[in-house]
Amino acid sequence: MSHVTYNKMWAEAQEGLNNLLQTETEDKSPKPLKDHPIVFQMLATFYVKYVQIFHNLETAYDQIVHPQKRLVIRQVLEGVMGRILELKNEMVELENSEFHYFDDILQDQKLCPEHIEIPIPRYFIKEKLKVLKEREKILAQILVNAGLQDIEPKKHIKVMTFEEAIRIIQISERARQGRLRAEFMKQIYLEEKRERQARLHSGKSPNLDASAVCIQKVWRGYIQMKRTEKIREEEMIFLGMSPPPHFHRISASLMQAQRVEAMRCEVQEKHEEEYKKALVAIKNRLREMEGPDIKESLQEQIRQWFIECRLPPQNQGSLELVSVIKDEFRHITGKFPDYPDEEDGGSIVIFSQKTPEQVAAELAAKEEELQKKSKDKGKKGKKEKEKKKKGKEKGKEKQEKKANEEKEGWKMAPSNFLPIMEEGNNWYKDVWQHREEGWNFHQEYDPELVKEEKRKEVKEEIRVQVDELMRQELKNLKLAVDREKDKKKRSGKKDKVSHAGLVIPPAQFLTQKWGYNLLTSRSGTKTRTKSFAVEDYIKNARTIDSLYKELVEGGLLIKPKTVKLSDYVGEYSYLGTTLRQVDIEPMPSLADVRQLIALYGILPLGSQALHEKSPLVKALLLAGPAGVGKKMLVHALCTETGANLFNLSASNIAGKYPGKSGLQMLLNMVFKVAKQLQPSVVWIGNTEKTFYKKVPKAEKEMEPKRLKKNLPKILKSLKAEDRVLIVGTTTRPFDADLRPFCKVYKKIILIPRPDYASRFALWKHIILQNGGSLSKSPTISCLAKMSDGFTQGHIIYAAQTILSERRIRQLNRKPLTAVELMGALARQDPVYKEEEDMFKAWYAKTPLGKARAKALMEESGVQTRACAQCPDVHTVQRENGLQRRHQADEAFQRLADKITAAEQSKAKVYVVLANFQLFFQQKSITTKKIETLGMYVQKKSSKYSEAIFLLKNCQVKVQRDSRQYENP
Ligand SMILES: Nc1ncnc2c1ncn2[C@@H]1O[C@H](COP(=O)(O)OP(=O)(O)OP(=O)(O)O)[C@@H](O)[C@H]1O
Repeated sequence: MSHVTYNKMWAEAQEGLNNLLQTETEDKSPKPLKDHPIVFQMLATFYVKYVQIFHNLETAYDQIVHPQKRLVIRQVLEGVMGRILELKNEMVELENSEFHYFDDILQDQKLCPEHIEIPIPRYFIKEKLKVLKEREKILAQILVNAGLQDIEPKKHIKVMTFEEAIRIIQISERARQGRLRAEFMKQIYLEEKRERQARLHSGKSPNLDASAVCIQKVWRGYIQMKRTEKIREEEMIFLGMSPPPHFHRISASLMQAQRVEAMRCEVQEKHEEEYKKALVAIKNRLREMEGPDIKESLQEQIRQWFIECRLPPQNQGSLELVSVIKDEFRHITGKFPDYPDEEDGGSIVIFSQKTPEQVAAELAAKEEELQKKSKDKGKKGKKEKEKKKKGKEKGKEKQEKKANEEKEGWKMAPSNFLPIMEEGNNWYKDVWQHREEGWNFHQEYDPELVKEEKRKEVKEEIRVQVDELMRQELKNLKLAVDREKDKKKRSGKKDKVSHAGLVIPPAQFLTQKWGYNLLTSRSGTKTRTKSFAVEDYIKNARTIDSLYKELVEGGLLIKPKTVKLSDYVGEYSYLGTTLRQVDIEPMPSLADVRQLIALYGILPLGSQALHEKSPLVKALLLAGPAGVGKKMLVHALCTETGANLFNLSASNIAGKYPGKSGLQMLLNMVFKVAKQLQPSVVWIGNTEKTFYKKVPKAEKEMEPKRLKKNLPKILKSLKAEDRVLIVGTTTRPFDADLRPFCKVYKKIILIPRPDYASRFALWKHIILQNGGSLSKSPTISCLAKMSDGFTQGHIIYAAQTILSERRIRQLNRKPLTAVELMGALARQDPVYKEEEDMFKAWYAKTPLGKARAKALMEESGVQTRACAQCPDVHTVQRENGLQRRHQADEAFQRLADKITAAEQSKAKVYVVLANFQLFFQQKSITTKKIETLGMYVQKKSSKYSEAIFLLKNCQVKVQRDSRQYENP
């Protein structure tokens, strides 16, 4: 496409953005909105519109070759991306769900699901392609040196001796002659056979008519079959059931378009280079040509200011006051003025456009800050306590605020990205919207704009020099005219040097330079002296390169597979909104999962500005049955952002860096490299193991819970500027202790098994990818229907086992059938309903799941309350029953404890009671009965039979009671 097309695309995007910004600012009504569906509709409409603008801006940024236009687009693009993340966050908080469905909005605005796919900005990778390639090379080299990866096996060319070569030729020639002779012998044999048969039938002549009919029958049948096949194919194409033949060929215009796109990228690079050179050249030229004039006029103005101030009041009228000097600086006092300090901005203050109040307020604030700093040094301990108090209060306040908000209604949270977008939009309107560009056919940089920009810089530089000169001149003038001594300044200067803190203590310097954390002791408290720590550090001083190498060799830093997010096949669910409207929670589709990965992972990791200002996601959990593509998504995260991949799975760190200090060192290394070479993804596979409630015996040796205590600390240490994302994957989240698990993983993406539409797309994709052909393929819809319950991993395994090299060669003669593929699929275990229900039940217990359940219940008018003893949210009606159940559980526990403590001979009683306890745990029971029973067992425990009888008796009563609790 041409420059004009992309410029138009940009202009349209800007226009859309302008309208949207106007609506957003208008919609910032002070009145909170109470109707959730209306609020959600508004947010979702904004979201969809921003995503459309994002699409256009991304393409424009990728293809426009004008370097100065790209600067504006980049700013707006980042603003739009950030706003999308903010809106998503708002929707999550409003709906208490990670997944949102926009099918009704798509329908209203006549859009396709592709329009709300989140595009991955190509500049994430393009801008650091060289660095990434270099890093990839180093990684490969380290792996090869460590023997962890083979270099491509070279094809060995075996040198052959002359005799050997002759022998091979002889063998081939003799084989050829043998084959010829065999053919010849076969001919002779057939001839003889024919003659023998002719002799047998010598009396009868062949019936020519019958033979002709026979031949005609076969031939006509064959010809008709071919014709019918052709007609059927044509009909299918006509009906749109099969693609036309040219559909499988790569379109020439598409190839041309791709070539042009590549060419535009080259031109873009060239223009960028030229622009960078021009920035330096034009600045130098401006400095030479306009510098002296600027300097002179500045000096003139400042000098005039000196004179005005020095003038005796009675001579006020004799001088024309310099208009550029601010009024507050024109005190005609009869004295020379004090020159503004460098820190205050020098002469810029006297030319500044600020009001005097603003300048005074700024100065006062600065002074106050300095005073505060000196005071606060001694009160650090007190402050920390206060901080904690404040934190608690804040937490309370937040909760109250939330409750109030819920009562009052919803209000849009302040945005970090709206100002950025507005600034970019104004920049576009001021400079680019109506710019005449007839002269710039090649879309090179605009020198006039560069001059405007650089003139300001040159002026600023010269002003600093002029300040220096004028300060000296003023001093001389004061000495010469007023005979004033410069005492104050000298002492002031001394102070400033010490204040400036130029001498940084070495330990602090090292920490700043390397972020090395050894200044604090391993337990996290500052028990070591600083000098000791520094010595320690110097001993252990390591370059990032050596740490990188060690991590790669230890298998902790691994090479991510090249997988794009678009390779994660999955279709959009068209029923989301409809189902939610009838209070059925829809299963998210794979397209929704893809979208969340882009929003929570790829966009923030790819852009520093976005990561710093958008809602922060430090840890992400991907939970779902085996084979739904969790690992694939982790690799896609790295591929799309060029991130390093660290593997901290329990099985991978088992036995490495043993002990507490070893683990601390390992984490220090990993996160140091991750932060320095950001963006980085730290992957923890089977992350539920780190949070096991009880470690299984078989896994005890692996120490799966090693990271449990450290993870929250690590998360705390990750700041907004560190583009590091911890991604956990799990197939059994229900094995983990929920509270600490959800504390670490605040964002949870539950990945479901694929639905019909996704399976349909996946089968098609996989068959084609593995060399199968679709024209003669089995009915895909049949396969999609039959494979319900199986995950992507199962489907891929089935396709790969069936489509072997041999089978692919046979495809022309023997088309692929659904039965073959289903056979391979059926050999695997699908995801059973029970497992799926376990996932759903687990998710309902997570904070977001609970919040959603509560909100839904409240919406439907059922009053809910959080249970104090378990993580459930339940209705008020069930509260009494549940409380009694909890009491009973506790009583049982007490009873069981008492019996366990009893002598060994009472083991039988214990067994019975334990069994009984199990039964009670499943049912609701009365506490009183059990308490009495416990007492009885304790007193008369020698009579087991009596105890057992009593137990059974009690069982019947309890069964009756429990029914009562179940139906309150
Ligand atoms: N949506 C998808 N589109 C294409 N291929 C997919 C998709 N999802 C998964 N796959 C493929 O399925 C296979 C299994 O995926 P992966 O190993 O990532 O699953 P997993 O959920 O991590 O499994 P496990 O939990 O057993 O480790 C991989 O080959 C992956 O490329």
